[in-house]
Amino acid sequence: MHVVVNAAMSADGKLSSRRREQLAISGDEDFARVDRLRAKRDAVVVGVGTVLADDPHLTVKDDALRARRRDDGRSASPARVVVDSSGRTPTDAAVLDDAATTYLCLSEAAPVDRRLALAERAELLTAGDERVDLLRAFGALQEQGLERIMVEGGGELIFSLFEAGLVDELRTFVGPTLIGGRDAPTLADGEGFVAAFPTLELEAVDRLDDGVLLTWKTDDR
Ligand SMILES: NC(=O)C1=CN([C@@H]2O[C@H](COP(=O)(O)OP(=O)(O)OC[C@H]3O[C@@H](n4cnc5c(N)ncnc54)[C@H](OP(=O)(O)O)[C@@H]3O)[C@@H](O)[C@H]2O)C=CC1
Ligand SMILES: Nc1nc(O)c(N)c(N[C@@H]2O[C@H](COP(=O)(O)O)[C@@H](O)[C@H]2O)n1
Repeated sequence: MHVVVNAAMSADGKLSSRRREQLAISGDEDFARVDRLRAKRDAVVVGVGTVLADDPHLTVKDDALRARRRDDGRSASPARVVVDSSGRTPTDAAVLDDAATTYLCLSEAAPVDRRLALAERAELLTAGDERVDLLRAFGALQEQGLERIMVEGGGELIFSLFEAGLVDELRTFVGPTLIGGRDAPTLADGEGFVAAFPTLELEAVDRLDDGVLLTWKTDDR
């Protein structure tokens, strides 16, 4: 399995404002790059915080990219995956439409009524007691044939994936804006590391739109 985390952050490292509303930090060139990256992957993963904040669709937008995937015998868009311990994903969420297969990674704590409501629209995987056990969940995704994984956020999930040692590559678009706010989500939130910080190797620096795309490889995979 290969896991690439992709996100857009402000010049001060924020994914959004303290209101946690979806913000366009990327410009056209970066959104097009993200679409190409989605088109190459087997699955796009987000945390339920992102679903609740953004109601994303997580599909490939460009018709030519979708057609190329179909020509290769694949679905037009990769599978969508939501990491969601208790099944908080709304049943009318855009990720649950029929544009692509959707997997919900739940924990044992997800109530039966939520499972029943969501099972009509998604494939349910269970890993972990209270919170989703990411190592087990990603193992289950691999068993489904999902090898090339793209994670799009948010900051809570990205931190946990680094903590679990699951990240191979990190791509961050740094946009020309400053958001600020101690409660605004950052690229990696969670508890934060206090020792044994994951280290990264810088692979590429590319100017894009009015910002910069940084491509990092992780050292410990
Ligand atoms: N600029 C960008 O590129 C992006 C920006 N965003 C922004 O980020 C914000 C949302 O990010 P955030 O609030 O951090 O939410 P996340 O999308 O990271 O989801 C976090 C939630 O996932 C669930 N979860 C289950 N298991 C785990 C686990 N093992 N580790 C971590 N999380 C787990 C938890 O909810 P539970 O306990 O219920 O399971 C947790 O609260 C929004 O403002 C959105 O707009 C999001 C993506 C990209
Ligand atoms: N690459 C990137 N740049 C930004 O500026 C963003 N705000 C995001 N957000 C991510 O994209 C998801 C929306 O996807 P759809 O357009 O609905 O398919 C959003 O939920 C974030 O994960 N990404």
